[in-house]
Amino acid sequence: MHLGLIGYGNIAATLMGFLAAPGAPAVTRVTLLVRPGRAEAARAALADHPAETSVVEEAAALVAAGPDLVVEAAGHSGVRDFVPACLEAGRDVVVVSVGALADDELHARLDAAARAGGARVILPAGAVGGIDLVSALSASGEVALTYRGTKPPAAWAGTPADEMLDLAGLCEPATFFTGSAREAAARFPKNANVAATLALAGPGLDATRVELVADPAAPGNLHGYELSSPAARLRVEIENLPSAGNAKTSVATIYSVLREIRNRIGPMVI
Ligand SMILES: NC(=O)C1=CN([C@@H]2O[C@H](COP(=O)(O)OP(=O)(O)OC[C@H]3O[C@@H](n4cnc5c(N)ncnc54)[C@H](O)[C@@H]3O)[C@@H](O)[C@H]2O)C=CC1
Ligand SMILES: O=C([O-])CC(=O)C(=O)O
Repeated sequence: MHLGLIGYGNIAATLMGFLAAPGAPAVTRVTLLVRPGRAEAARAALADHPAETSVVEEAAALVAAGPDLVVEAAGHSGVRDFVPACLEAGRDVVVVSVGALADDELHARLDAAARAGGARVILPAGAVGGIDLVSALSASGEVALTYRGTKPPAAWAGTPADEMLDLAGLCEPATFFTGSAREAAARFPKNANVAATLALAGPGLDATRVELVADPAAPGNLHGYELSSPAARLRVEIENLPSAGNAKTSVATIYSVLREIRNRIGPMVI
């Protein structure tokens, strides 16, 4: 497979490591799109990678390279800047920064671009699980979903939580946000993609209730949710290991992207 990759931060670099490991899905070529001025550093970092790699700085160059699948791992602005062009050119895109779809205008733009190009936007489960059942149950009638995201204080650094709490001095759990998944995704773009994923699979961005918590005793990034529907009730608690390169991002997210790649290559999809 020829993989296109947008952004070269924690997720992309770790993913490239996974793809270099024995038994990894057969990705033989990678075209990486980075922001202007960052290509040299990315080329140096990937010099010894077993796949054939090239680094570009424009969406047109990524599209022209002809990847079989593109993975966006560049945050909301990466979705806005580059994903529509890939879709219009007929490339399926795994959008990791799912919270970007909380912007209705961008959501509609991606939808139109995918239809125009005959391509698909693939929203991975990311750091959360059970999305298959949440999505299936959304057809069963009225669905209610409440999500709580709890992380150690350091994972909330650089977010609005910084202004609401003394993160460094926190001695007990503090709930600093209660609202809709749409508002959470807009205010916490690097921390509320899980909330957006659950909402898009389930009752929608405005109906999904979200609580965000900083907890100095949290053993990792915790994702908990409760769903009730006419067909089933569900209670899920996930304790995720934060990535070494970005405490806001759980390692499970990167395995989830690897799964999307594996499912595109192998004879069976699971
Ligand atoms: N769906 C999910 O469950 C999860 C989604 N995410 C999303 O994935 C994104 C990436 O996560 P990490 O790799 O951990 O973050 P990171 O901050 O380590 O890496 C992001 C990279 O993208 C680059 N970038 C930013 N804007 C760009 C643009 N317009 N064009 C090209 N590159 C750009 C940055 O320079 C950086 O290298 C997060 O911002 C978050 O939105 C993260 C965790 C879970
Ligand atoms: O939802 C997000 O943006 C990221 C997250 O919580 C995680 O990776 O655990």
